Amino acid sequence: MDGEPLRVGLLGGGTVGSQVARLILEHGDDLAARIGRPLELVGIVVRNLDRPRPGLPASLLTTDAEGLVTREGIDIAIELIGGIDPAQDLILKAMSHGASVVTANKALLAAKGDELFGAAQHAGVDLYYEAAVAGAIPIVRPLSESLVGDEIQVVMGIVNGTTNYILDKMTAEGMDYQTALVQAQDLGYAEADPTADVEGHDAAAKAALLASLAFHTRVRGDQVHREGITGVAPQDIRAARGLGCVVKLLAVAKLLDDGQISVRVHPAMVPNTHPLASVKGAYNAIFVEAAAAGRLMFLGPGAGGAPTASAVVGDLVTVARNRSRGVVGPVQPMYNDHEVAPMGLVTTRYFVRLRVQDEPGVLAGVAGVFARHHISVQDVQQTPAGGKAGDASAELYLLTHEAKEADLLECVADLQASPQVQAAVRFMRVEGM
Ligand SMILES: NC(=O)C1=CN([C@@H]2O[C@H](COP(=O)(O)OP(=O)(O)OC[C@H]3O[C@@H](n4cnc5c(N)ncnc54)[C@H](O)[C@@H]3O)[C@@H](O)[C@H]2O)C=CC1
Ligand SMILES: N[C@@H](CC=O)C(=O)O
Ligand code: NA
Repeated sequence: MDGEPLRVGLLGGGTVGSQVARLILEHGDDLAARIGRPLELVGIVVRNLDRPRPGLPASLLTTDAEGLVTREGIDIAIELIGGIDPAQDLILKAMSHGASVVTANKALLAAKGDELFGAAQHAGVDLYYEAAVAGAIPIVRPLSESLVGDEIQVVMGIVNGTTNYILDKMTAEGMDYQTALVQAQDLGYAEADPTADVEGHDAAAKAALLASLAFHTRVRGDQVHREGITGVAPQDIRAARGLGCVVKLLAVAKLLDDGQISVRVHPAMVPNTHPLASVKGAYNAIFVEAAAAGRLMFLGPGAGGAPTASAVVGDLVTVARNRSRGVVGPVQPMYNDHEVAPMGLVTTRYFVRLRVQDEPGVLAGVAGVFARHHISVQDVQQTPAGGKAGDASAELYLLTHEAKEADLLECVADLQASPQVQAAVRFMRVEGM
C-alpha cells in the first residue's frame, strides 16, 4: 500500500495493549488496504522494559509516554494504560499536539468526559472509545450513529464480564466467589484493581456512558446508583433458583415519564426465560428499547484481551480513515439536561428474604408490614431455616409486585425492627419478570 504512513503510538502493553499491537503488526497489510494508507506503529509505552513481551518488537518499546504522544508527526494515540492519571494528561497532550485518540478507558471517560470531548473538539481531532463499553460488542457506535434518529427509552444489560463470570460460576458450578474471581483475573477480564469490577464501579462508568449516549445528557459515573456483587450470598443464588431466576449484575438506564433519567447498577434476579439469564461467562448483553426501532439486543464478549482489541482496532481503522480524508467523526451532542432521578423513585419488583421466629401469627404480621407500606406481595415461601434441633426459626422468601424503592426501604426497616425478625433482612430487585 502506497502513501505516507499514518503514525500510531500505543500507550500500554498489558492485556489489551499487547493484543492491539499484535493485530496491528500481524494484519498491517489488510488494515492498510481498508484504510487506503499504511499504518506505522512507532512506539509502545510500557512500564518495565525488562519484562519479556513475546511478539512485541523490543525496538518499539519505550517508557517515555509523554515523549511518544508529543512526538512530531504522531497521527493517532491509543491509550490502554487505564486509570485517571496519567492517562488523562497523556490524552490531552496527544490531542493538543494534533493526534486523534482511541481509548478503552471507561473510568476516565465517565469521570472526565466533558473535558476530554471538549478538548477533542477544540483540537479538531477524534476521540473514539468503542472498547470502553462492553468490550467487543459494537454499542457505542450503534447508539451514536445507527440509532441516532430514534428516541431511546431504555438501555439495560450486563456490562461487566468479570462479575458475570463470577456469578455464572457460582450459579452453574457452585464455585466459591474467590476462586471464580481469581479465574476471571487470570483470563484477563478483570480491571487492574478488581474492586472496580466487583463493587460495580466499572459497570457504573459504562452505564454513565450508555446513558449519556442514549439520552444526550452527560452523565458521570459518580451519578450512577451503584451496588456490586460482594453482598450476593450463596443463599440469594439458591433462592433465585427456587424462583426460576438467576442473579446478574445489571446496568439500567431509563427515561422516566417526568423527564428524569434513572441510571443504576446492582445485582438483580432475572427469570430463566429472559434472554439476559442465558448470558454466560464473560459475555455481555445490552437491550435497547427505542420508540421507532422497538427492542434490540447486542450480545458478545465483554472482556478479555483479543475481544477488546478487536473494538480498539475497529476504532483505529475508522479514525485513520477520517484522518486520511481530513475529517473527524460525528460527536454525540449533549443538548439535553435530564436530571438523574433519586433511587427512591425507581419502581421494580423485589425479592425479600428474612429469618423469623417460627410461631403462629408471624406470617400475618410480616404481611401486615408490607401492606402498611402499600407493597403488594405476589408470592411467599417458607423454609425451615437452620434445620438444627430446637431451632424454631424459619426463612421467609417474599416476591412483591412492582413497588417504589423508597417504600420498599421503609418496609425493610420496619421488618428489621420487628422482634420476631432474627437476622438482617435482605432484598434484591427482580427485573424482566
Ligand atoms: N481487560 C479487559 O477485558 C478490558 C479492559 N478495558 C480497559 O482497557 C484498559 C487497559 O486494560 P488492561 O489491558 O486489561 O490492563 P492491564 O493492567 O493489563 O494493562 C495496562 C498496562 O499499562 C501499564 N501502565 C500503567 N500505567 C502506565 C504508565 N504510566 N506508563 C506506562 N505503562 C503504564 C501497566 O503496567 C500495564 O501493563 C483499561 O482502561 C481497561 O479498563 C476495556 C475493556 C475490556
Ligand atoms: N473488567 C472489565 C473489562 C471490560 O470492560 C469487565 O470485566 O467487564
Ligand atoms: Na464495545
